[in-house]
Amino acid sequence: MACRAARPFRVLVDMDGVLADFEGGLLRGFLASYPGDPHIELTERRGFSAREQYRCLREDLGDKAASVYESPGFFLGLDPIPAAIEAIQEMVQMPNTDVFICTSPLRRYEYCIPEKYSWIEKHLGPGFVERLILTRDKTVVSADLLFDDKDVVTGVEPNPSWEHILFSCCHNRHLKLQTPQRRLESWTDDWRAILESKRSR
Ligand SMILES: O=c1ccn([C@@H]2O[C@H](COP(=O)(O)O)[C@@H](O)[C@H]2O)c(=O)[nH]1
Ligand SMILES: [Mg+2]
Repeated sequence: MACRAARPFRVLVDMDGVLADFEGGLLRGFLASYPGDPHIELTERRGFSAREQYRCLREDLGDKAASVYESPGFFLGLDPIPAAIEAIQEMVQMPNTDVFICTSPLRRYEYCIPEKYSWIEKHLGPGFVERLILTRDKTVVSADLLFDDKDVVTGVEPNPSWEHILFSCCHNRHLKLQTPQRRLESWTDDWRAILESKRSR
């Protein structure tokens, strides 16, 4: 029987909250667009959905928050998360390692999708655009690791092939993880050790 060569180690890296500072951009945009309204400081963010937390603060604020991230220029204007660009540039150079950026577009995708492509080209270069996977369901994408700030990543596949490493972000910092779930505090934390420990399993 023919043996299949082992494929390279495969890493998925989420975009919003992991490479691009969605939460910082949202707060900045909200303050600029709705200066007279109450807002949520990043230290007070809880739960993945900013829209939902704003809605709980006051009914009309959920749609106002959404109007910020649905506006043209929002996604392209996001700042990179500190040290993210350097980390992913280094990761992609690692031998026997395939790196993809795996991100979920908004349902209102008109500006979000082209701006996600443009953001990658702007910050990582045109070659990186080849590495972009856009999906509303990350569970069907096969890989060894997924770095993602969403605390629960679900979809149609009940047993995704990847291990989810929770990337720390203002909305998930307070969560206590269940063993054996792992967390990466920031891109200055030891992400290389996570790759190596998984690679050698
Ligand atoms: O309140 C929110 C916060 C984020 N979103 C959108 O969800 C996705 C998140 O993508 P990931 O790939 O999981 O990072 C992104 O399109 C955000 O804009 C949202 O809709 N509401
Ligand atoms: Mg994210």
